[in-house]
Amino acid sequence: MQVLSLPMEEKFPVVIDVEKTCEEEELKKLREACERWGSFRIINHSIPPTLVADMKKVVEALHDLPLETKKRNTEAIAGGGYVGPTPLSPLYEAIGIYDISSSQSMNNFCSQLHVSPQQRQIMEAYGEAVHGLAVKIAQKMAESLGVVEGADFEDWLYEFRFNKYNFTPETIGSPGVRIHTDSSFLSVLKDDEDVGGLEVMDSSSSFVPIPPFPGTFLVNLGDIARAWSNGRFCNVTHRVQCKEGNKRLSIATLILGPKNRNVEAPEELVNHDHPRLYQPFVYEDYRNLKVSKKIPTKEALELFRLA
Ligand SMILES: O=C(O)CCC(=O)C(=O)O
Ligand SMILES: [Fe+2]
Repeated sequence: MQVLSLPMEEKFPVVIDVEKTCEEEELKKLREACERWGSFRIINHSIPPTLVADMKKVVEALHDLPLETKKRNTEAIAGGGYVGPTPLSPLYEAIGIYDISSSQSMNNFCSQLHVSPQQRQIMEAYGEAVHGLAVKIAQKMAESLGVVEGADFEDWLYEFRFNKYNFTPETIGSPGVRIHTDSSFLSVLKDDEDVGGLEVMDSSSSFVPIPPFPGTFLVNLGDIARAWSNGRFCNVTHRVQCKEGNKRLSIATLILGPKNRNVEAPEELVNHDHPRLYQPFVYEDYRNLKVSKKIPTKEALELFRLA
């Protein structure tokens, strides 16, 4: 397993050692990172570096396909398939697979983009490994709040987004992705190992850069983490800015929400001092609403606020 010497004392991003999350101290650190930032890096995550490198090559090759081919990547959910540049995010493109656990979804994607059997095998191996990691982290987050029973994220919907930023020396200072919160529960992000640009908002509404850190993943919490935790976890506001003139790639594996069930805070997190904050809702309805009302930020969740 990789051994990294890290500047652990630095305040941000918090670094969580996945292998230590069975220890009380690390679990407390995880909880604090989720409450304060909604974002943390993970080390000792057990995803083989060769698998990550192979996956990056697949993502690069898919993004190198002609635009006409990439546009065939369509999904029934808002923002699920190919997303091209927009006036607010002119350098950004994404390819996606919604509901990776469905073989129908994977079949469609592979035929739309002429994915080779070898590329498919790498995507499936990466998806399975990172999904296992994402579920483990979600369960540790639940445990950190004292929720053990019924916190099973194994069968929740999960999605791939392959992001590409067409940065050049001329675009330095331009936006990559506009300010938003993710609609998901959490995203395990393989951010670019060389090209920075991701920034997260701190409690004083200033943006803090997240420098690349090879060999690690970044975990970002989205709106569902806030709703599920009854307001305890922070859904991190973030953006990507062009800071240097090189193409940037990132691979997000997102745990979204329960399949065909409501997103709602477990009973352990609702009490006299913490009344239920959000009405139960279905993830897909929330995502469609966020897109149709054009509210990319955390304000979208307030539409479900009870009091
Ligand atoms: O590319 C990144 O580092 C962040 C991407 C992102 O914010 C997203 O996929 O929601
Ligand atoms: Fe995001």
